[in-house]
Amino acid sequence: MLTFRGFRKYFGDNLILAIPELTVPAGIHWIKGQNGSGKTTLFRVLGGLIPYQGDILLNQSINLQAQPLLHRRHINLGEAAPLYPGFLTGTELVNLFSQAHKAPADQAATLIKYFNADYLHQPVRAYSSGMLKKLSLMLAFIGQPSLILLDEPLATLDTATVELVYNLMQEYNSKHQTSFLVTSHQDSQMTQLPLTATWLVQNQTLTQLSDS
Ligand SMILES: Nc1ncnc2c1ncn2[C@@H]1O[C@H](COP(=O)(O)OP(=O)(O)OP(=O)(O)O)[C@@H](O)[C@H]1O
Repeated sequence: MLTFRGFRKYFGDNLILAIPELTVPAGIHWIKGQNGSGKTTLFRVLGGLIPYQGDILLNQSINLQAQPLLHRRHINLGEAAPLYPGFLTGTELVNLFSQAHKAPADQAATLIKYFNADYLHQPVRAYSSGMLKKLSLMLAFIGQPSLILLDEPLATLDTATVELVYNLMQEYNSKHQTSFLVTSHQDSQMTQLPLTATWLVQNQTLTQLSDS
């Protein structure tokens, strides 16, 4: 699903990540790592937010850096600490993302109902951290992505919403073959997912810890 070749990410002169040659297969993957190890940096690279050196291919065909339009259509990122302009409403953001990702007609309404998000008419500046996280998760599921990156999706969510997120991940994975990379420090909650493999970001690289 994802192929890394000669990948390197620096901030200034500081090497944060180096993955010479690695393939991550399709499926649901847990990315572990200590604070500051480089998980968010990896997700921001894969989400197309920051530049890098080397090649990353999706499904052996889409070169993420060379084909930015295809990249954005196929990979969605749910950030750990999402920042949206405070004056926009959740509804406006959902509509914007639906257009940008060419989402099926009834998808946004279905997601809003599924997450019981009856607050989206309010501007984002009025949201609690959990409301904001729920909005960012809805946005991550919009469109028909091949890969969804969820950076700390469980932080600040109540138990019922965690259950909704897990069920939706499994539905997308089985119905649409959507793959997931998920970071989380909440070990007991993550092991409830049908994981394909667990990975560790450590010593500036990504290595596989186990498969299911
Ligand atoms: N914009 C930036 N400029 C310079 N250095 C950065 C920047 N963003 C991250 N870093 C550095 O990159 C390293 C990895 O940070 P990153 O946020 O990816 O870690 P993380 O694994 O997601 O940590 P956490 O579990 O605490 O969220 C850290 O040393 C951090 O200081």
